[in-house]
Amino acid sequence: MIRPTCRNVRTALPKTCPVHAPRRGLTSRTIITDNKNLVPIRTNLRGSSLLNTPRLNKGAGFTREERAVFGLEGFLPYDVHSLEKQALRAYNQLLKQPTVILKHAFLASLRDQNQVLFYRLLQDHLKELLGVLYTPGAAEAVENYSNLFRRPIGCFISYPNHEGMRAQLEAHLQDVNRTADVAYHSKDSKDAIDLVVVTDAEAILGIGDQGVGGITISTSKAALYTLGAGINPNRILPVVLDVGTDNHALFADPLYMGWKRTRLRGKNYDNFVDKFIANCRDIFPNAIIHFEDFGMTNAYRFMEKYKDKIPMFNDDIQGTGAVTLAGLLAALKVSNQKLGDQRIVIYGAGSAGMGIANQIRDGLEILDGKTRQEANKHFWCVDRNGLLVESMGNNLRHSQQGYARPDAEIANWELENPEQHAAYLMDVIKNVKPTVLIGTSTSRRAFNEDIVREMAKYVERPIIFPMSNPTALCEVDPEDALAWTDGKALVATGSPFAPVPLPNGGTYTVAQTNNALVYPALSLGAILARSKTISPSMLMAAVHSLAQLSPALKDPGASLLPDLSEVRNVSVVVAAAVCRQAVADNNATDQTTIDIVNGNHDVSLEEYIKSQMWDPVYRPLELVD
Ligand SMILES: NC(=O)c1ccc[n+]([C@@H]2O[C@H](COP(=O)([O-])OP(=O)(O)OC[C@H]3O[C@@H](n4cnc5c(N)ncnc54)[C@H](O)[C@@H]3O)[C@@H](O)[C@H]2O)c1
Ligand SMILES: O=C(O)C[C@H](O)C(=O)O
Ligand SMILES: [Mg+2]
Repeated sequence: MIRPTCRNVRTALPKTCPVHAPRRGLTSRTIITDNKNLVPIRTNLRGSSLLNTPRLNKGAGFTREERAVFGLEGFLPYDVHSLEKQALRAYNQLLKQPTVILKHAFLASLRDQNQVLFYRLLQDHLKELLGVLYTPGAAEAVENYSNLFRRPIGCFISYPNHEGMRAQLEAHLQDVNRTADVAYHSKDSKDAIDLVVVTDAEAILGIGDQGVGGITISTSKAALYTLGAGINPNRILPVVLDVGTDNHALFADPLYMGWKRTRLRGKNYDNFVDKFIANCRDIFPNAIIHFEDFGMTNAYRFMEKYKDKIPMFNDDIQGTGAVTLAGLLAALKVSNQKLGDQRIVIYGAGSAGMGIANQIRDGLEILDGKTRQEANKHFWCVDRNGLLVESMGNNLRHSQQGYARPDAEIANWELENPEQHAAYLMDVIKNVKPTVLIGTSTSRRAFNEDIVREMAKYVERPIIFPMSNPTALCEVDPEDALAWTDGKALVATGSPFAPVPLPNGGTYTVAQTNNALVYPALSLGAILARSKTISPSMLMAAVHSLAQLSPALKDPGASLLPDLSEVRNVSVVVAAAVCRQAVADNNATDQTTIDIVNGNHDVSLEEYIKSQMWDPVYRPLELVD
């Protein structure tokens, strides 16, 4: 509905009503409610240039009038087809692709031809196609990047070209501005990018260093932003920082397309990443920077360096922590337990594992009033060399240090292999009797029958979250975990799994505890608030709002978290919670959002959020000179 009485509400096309100038230091968004898809996109492209511009191309969907205005008649077969018909044709073509990797390649090429059709197809078949576009399909696509390459998507910042970095980023800005979309852009050409998704590809999913192929993780996450939170795909910049690779298979591949040098480390690496951040802040001053799949040490270092200064977050650390705590809170509701009573084992003390520990620890402090020291005592973190203990000293990474257990604790344990002088997973399970077991180890089937049965001996409803991606690296198949616990385990996984028939009848729907349930809304909320940082309280607001959407709260047999295919609806609620928190903390700088949150508008926050979400529909085009 259009609300002409509001100060910032725009009711007509931009020519007749320009965007209001923001107050000093504040941004101010335009609100276009249900007519937003009728606002034309202006372009000077015609003929084949228009057909070859994926963000404008409609293919057979160009109307007769558009074909006349844009000189398209001779370039297209006669009949005009609706978007629905085009999506049906595309779906039929996709079904003919025999493997996941070929389906992924088909989607990539569709994205390269017709952006609206790509998103429409995915939206129509989200449940079925998420596993192709995202995990697990993205893993294969990353690994095969150089062999399957057709056309580049995204931004490639390669170390040997570092002197030209600024010009390369500016070229992307110009590219976006060339087809400025007045429904979403303010007049400031620097306001064209909302979000930068960047990886250096050192730790892609659980498959390690993937060099330049890591661009596909940035582009897949970017697509999920659009599908999951309606962030305009043309306002997202997916980036790979190509700093070389230590992956020997890539070196040996003559078709490898990245920089064939061992990975850059030390000062030069740090300067390169810092220079990238500085350039992004300057060229895209409003953009949130999403860090993805950096190696653990770099991931933590850069998060610590920037998180209190700029709007950035690390998805593997913070996004994963948030979705896991939401899933855990839902599981505890089902089992009627308190967070403060849990004994939590984290298996795989890397980026994700320690990010999860940090978020749960914040939960223990905030929800249970524990001190940091008390909260830390709830965790037992096991990595390759066994349980983290204090005597590991300098061998512990900075992020692991607070969680190391005193050596005296295990002095009296009867170890399975005493000659190894360390406690491994089975030792920890036997002695700690954990209530929660989380897997972020990339160690396939590490939660074997002995481990799961041992855990279930001491706990009525063991909470088991094997989070490693892709599917093949999952620590335990939900079917097995449920069979070994007589259907009592509360299980959630990082990659999608089919529902599991239970021994006593019925089925168990396995929640996907994937950060994709959180990061799209987290960024959407932060973008709309134009928040100065992404604060711990904004993350906690996301956790609470997601946990409250758990289907298991109404039906204890249902999934612990909403289905990922529901992410768009979930995102409205979670983004609203994030916006409210940003405003409450004085962290928001967007006047429109501040006004709406403070009730000084007659548009509700949720309605406003929906109005800002990009839809995969054909918008009118307007020819300009
Ligand atoms: N579900 C999600 O949303 C989500 C989010 C982020 C990461 N992940 C998954 O978590 C896994 C880890 O990712 P990461 O970014 O933390 O990687 P990482 O490399 O930072 O951490 C992995 C950790 O596991 C340890 N490890 C490896 N083998 C082990 C073994 N046999 N026993 C114990 N520890 C072992 C490593 O030493 C390392 O500390 C990946 O599979 C990734 O896909 C899932
Ligand atoms: O990419 C995903 O599926 C989730 C996560 O960021 C991961 O690295 O596994
Ligand atoms: Mg990741």
